[in-house]
Amino acid sequence: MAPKNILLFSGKRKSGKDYLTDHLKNVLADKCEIIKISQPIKSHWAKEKNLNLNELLSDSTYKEQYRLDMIKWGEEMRNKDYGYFCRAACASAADKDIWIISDIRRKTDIQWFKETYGNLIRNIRIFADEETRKARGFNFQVGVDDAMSECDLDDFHDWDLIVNNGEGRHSLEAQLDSIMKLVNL
Ligand SMILES: Nc1ncnc2c1ncn2[C@@H]1O[C@H](COP(=O)(O)OP(=O)(O)OP(=O)(O)O)[C@@H](O)[C@H]1O
Repeated sequence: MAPKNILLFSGKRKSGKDYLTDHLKNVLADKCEIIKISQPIKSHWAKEKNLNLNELLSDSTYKEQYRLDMIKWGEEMRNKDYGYFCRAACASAADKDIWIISDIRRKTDIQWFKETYGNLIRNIRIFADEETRKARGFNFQVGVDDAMSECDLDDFHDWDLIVNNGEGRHSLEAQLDSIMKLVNL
């Protein structure tokens, strides 16, 4: 069964996507499920290479070792079918009222959700200034931070909500309240 709302979260590295979506999960508890569309790429790759999925998902040397190959394979699959990973992630998602997609990166990700779920979706951009992101460990990496996966949504403007999670941000409670206003429970 389709959920009541699907919250699509995007934001630059260290803007706080995991931080805010994890706290949102505490609020919504068993009404929600966090879904990562990068997960099907990783499980496929782990199976293919006979690797331990948990290690591949964590910041271990595996991730670095296979990052480029994984990115290349992901691009090939997406070029053939832009909804491939979105569809795979949703197919294995639990039957919950709210789905929280925490790693939206491309216009075509948003396009697929829009085409598939129409007005159930809410588009949320997490924003943090570069100083704050740097203080959280962000370091510009050529080939990563100038790549399509980081930049494709820079010129997207059709957000239902932009949450400031940098300098001058509101309290966590206020940030979560603004997100909860978008939810129909
Ligand atoms: N509002 C906040 N207050 C305190 N710490 C924060 C806040 N937002 C994020 N952080 C911290 O900053 C770090 C980076 O945040 P997080 O991992 O959520 O970013 P991200 O956008 O998911 O990054 P990436 O894309 O690199 O995975 C984490 O250690 C997180 O706990």
